[in-house]
Amino acid sequence: MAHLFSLAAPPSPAYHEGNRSGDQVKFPDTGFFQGFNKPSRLEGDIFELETSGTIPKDMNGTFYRVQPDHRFPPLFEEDIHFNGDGSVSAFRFENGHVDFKQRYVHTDRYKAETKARRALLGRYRNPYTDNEMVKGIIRTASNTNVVFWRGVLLAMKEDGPPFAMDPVTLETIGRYDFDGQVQSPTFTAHPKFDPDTGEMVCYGYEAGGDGHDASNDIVVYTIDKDGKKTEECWYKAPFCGMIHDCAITKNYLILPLTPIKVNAERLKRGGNHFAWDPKEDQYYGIVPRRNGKPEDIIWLRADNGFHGHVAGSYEDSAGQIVVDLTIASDNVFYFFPPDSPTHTPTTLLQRNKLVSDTYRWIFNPHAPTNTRVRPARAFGINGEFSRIDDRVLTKPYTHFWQCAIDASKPYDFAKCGPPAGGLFNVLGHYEWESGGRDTWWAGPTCTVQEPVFVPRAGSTAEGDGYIVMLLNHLDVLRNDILVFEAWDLGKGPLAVVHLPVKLRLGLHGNWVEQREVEEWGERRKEGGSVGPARAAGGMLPWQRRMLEEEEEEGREGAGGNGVDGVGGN
Ligand SMILES: C=Cc1ccc(O)c(OC)c1
Ligand SMILES: [Fe+2]
Repeated sequence: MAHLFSLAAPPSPAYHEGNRSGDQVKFPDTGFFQGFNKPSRLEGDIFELETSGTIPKDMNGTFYRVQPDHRFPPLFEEDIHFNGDGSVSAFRFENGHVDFKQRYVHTDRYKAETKARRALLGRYRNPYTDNEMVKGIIRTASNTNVVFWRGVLLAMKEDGPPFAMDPVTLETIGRYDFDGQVQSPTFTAHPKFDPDTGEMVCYGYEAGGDGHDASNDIVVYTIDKDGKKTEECWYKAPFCGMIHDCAITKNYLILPLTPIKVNAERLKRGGNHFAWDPKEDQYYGIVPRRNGKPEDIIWLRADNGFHGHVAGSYEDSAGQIVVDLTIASDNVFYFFPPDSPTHTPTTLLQRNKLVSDTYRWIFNPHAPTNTRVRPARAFGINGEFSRIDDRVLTKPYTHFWQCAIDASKPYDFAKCGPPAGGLFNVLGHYEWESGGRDTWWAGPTCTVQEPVFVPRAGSTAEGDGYIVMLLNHLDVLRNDILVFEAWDLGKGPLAVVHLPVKLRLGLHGNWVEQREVEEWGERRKEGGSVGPARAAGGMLPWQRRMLEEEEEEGREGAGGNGVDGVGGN
């Protein structure tokens, strides 16, 4: 490899046989860490971003989104993007202007690794691969979604509890346990908000033990609009697989269980958290939203597939459950291959050839468990990251937007290399009722990130508003933020907000109106009607159990380990 510098001493390799070696701060030379995927690690503020076109003056709020962004070279050379530290971006729109702020979520992992100036946690969701110094630590990187809840931003990843941040400063408040009401080891990154009641419906899977032990336990919670937990029920899954997103209707919660499975023995051997099972069905767990009992869950099953994200969901006039989501034909997480020794690993290239259509399911909530089901309709598109006008969640709806793949369009491989994160080269707007499609192609050197809907001020019509979305310039390694008229993507963006830097491939984000932020700011201030949000104190139950077991065994080192450091290092 040619070097720009002639070094006095030859560089020491940062990895030896796949493991971190030496002290040189150098990221791996793999696809997950190079080119557009190079860690950015940026925290900062830019006041008054450059723009082209006209930003609608009635957009007054903040577009928050989160991205994984490894702070340190990972312990293992073949580490994956999903194991990166959560970094939250905020784009504050005001009167045609946009300001930018970005901060890491100060998780327990962030604090421990900052102290050590290096990675201490190992593989994705595998504590057996961690440095002894962080034994018993809450491992989550809070890198998957960021939602506004009662005056705080919750940064979430499904392997651990949420972390709360100040929505104005992006300072981390700390681990959030809803004032002691939520004690599960895991918590979804896709809570759902009932627009009629203001409730948050949420859950955790692999929730029975420490969150890394392949338990089949699922916990479902409802937190009401005043912050009080009103429902908690524990259910059993047919196997420990991923339940990444969910759907709600007025009366039900639907949990898509994807046949990518956890195995406790594999974890102990230092292997992957998940392995794809191409022979397993996809499942849908249905539970009542009110007064659920463990025995109430019914599981419907269908042919193998990989769930993407949910668009809308509701109960129709006949009381049937309608759920719309993307489903890929094969393993999207090619980095978690099947366990079978004869399996040849899927490459990124093969994964980019998967088709992911959007399906409509119509479920009978009274069907016997294990009933086989087939989708009622397929839209006939190929994409992911569907979003709707969240005001119509639980109601019949027609509009959704998603990142789409149009393989017939040219892609400049010479300038861009393989498309980081998938060839999402189109933003699409689709309508169930008319079958209508309106798309915008990002050009041969660009891909798009998740679109987020922004309601137009003063209008309550479904889908009347704007779409905000990050654009990836894969050739020049930079991002823009695009603003579209939600009902007219084809005419191109109304405005482009130019970032002078490259961000990372993010997962999810949400728009929060400035009015909301300000009203909650009043309630949450010292002496306000609600008061400041409080970080969780003490340990989670699994951490206490672990510490007690260690003490019983009289093991040394409890004083210096992660369990002891919990809550305030
Ligand atoms: C896209 C899904 C997804 C699922 C699990 C994850 O841990 C994740 O981390 C960023 C993302
Ligand atoms: Fe997601």
